[in-house]
Amino acid sequence: MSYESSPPKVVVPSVHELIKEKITEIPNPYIRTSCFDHEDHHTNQSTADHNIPVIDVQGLLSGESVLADSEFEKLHSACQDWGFFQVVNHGIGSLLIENLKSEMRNLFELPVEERKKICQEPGDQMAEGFGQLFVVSDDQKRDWSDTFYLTALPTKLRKPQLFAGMPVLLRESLETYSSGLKNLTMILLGKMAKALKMDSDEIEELFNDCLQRMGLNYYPPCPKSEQVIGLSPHSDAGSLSIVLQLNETEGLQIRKDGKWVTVKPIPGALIVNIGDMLEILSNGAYPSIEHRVVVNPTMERFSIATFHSTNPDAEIGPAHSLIDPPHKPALFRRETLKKYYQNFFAHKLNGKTTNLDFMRIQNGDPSS
Ligand SMILES: O=C(O)CCC(=O)C(=O)O
Ligand SMILES: [Fe+2]
Repeated sequence: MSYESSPPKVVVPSVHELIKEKITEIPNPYIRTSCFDHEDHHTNQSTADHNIPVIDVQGLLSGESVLADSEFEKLHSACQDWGFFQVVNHGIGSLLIENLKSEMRNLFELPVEERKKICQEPGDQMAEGFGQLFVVSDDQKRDWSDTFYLTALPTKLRKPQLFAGMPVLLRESLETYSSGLKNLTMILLGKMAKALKMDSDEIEELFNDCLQRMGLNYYPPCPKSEQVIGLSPHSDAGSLSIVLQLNETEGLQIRKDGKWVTVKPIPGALIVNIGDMLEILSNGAYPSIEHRVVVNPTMERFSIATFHSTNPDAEIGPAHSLIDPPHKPALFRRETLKKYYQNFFAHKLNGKTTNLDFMRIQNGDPSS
């Protein structure tokens, strides 16, 4: 892919550096009002919801048909009704997760000079390195978080200077983690295709060389946490996102039936959420889920979000095997992955609209 025609991006300072100055007032660019208005997360926050589905991946793959069938049914209804679930027995070892946890801290503690070498550069559409994504203007409100973004797969799209600049042990762990998550993603997508009665070859062909990006997120504590937001409400652009919460600090919330529901971390579990690309691919059957991150007044939070999109040169749109007009018309048009992402990165995060409105066919007119 090439991204030359991307709009310039604004590179914002690190929140981590900001709080080292022991601030008592929150700088204006971080203070939110509109985000929390009548849905203030302190007045409308649900307690952790224990009904969030949990899928046992070993069970899903088990030769024992009763267990496999029940996990398969659970997966299908989680995708239809929640767009969100946690997975256990997923094949990512606990030692690897422990290593990632300590190495993430080292990454965000890198000395300023080391950090500078692997910062985002203005104009880089994929905004890789340290920084915030989706800051498209100087006067835009900013999220209370620092992120390190990288493309992990396909390997030919990696930025060598980022891999060279990160702590060595982190690089090694991310390598193992990246291939483990690609496997898990292919397993889950394969089962979803089966549940949707999609041609499984179509999924295999679209994702066999998939684009995998990672966001390593650090949410510093904020003394006035009710004034800021860690990550603005959004749905993810890719197909499946897999989130690893590296400590016990709550923060991730999903919007379910109009309410924000806090996701309680299950130790060792991974969070899977459906992104806009899967809503498009499934022609609306598996809707993407809106989510956001709130910040804790005293405790920091770390997470790694891994996003899986189709192969970089693919065209996205509803699966051919799901479309059969006039009874089953396409709800979304087709577009190259490159143009889809150009649209995504050119907008600030704003709930669940950016990608789906760009792709939706209005009034049955495929050309609109
Ligand atoms: O930090 C999290 O739990 C979620 C991060 C997320 O939603 C994202 O990076 O898109
Ligand atoms: Fe997200």
